[in-house]
Amino acid sequence: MNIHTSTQQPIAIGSDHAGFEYKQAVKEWLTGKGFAVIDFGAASTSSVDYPEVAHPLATAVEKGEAAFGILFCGSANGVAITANKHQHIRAGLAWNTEVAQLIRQHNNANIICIPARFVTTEAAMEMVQTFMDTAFEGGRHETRVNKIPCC
Ligand SMILES: O=C(CO)[C@H](O)[C@H](O)[C@H](O)COP(=O)(O)O
Repeated sequence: MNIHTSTQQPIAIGSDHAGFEYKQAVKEWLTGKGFAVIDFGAASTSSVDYPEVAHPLATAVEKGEAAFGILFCGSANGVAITANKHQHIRAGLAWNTEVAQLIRQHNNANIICIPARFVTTEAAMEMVQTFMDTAFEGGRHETRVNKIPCC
């Protein structure tokens, strides 16, 4: 099943200052398509520490308050490292549509992390669309994903 099958379930989105413009553009694009979007900030391009956004967003996804999450920072590493501290989060870093597809097919990612300083906004939208349209393959990948949790 695809990660998002209903326009009724909100999508969580967030960024630090480096990803702010991208977050705004993707939020507007998703809203224009009729999706409900929960914005976890940043509120501007003023400097903000990425864990302050990534932790609340990851909690919302864990609790089922959002269908999935979209996070931006400069390289996407800060938000991905932070979100992946959460037990039920699989945050995948994507820099093109093929990788965006693979983090769903192979890793059942529930958050996509996009490096705003290294891709265009158009590419970011294409990655999000691909992420939303792609189902987890299960099978051998499910066996591996089930071995991820620790401690
Ligand atoms: O956290 C990051 C990398 O792991 C992000 O790329 C941040 O956006 C980046 O570190 C922000 O850098 P800045 O010099 O404070 O703008």
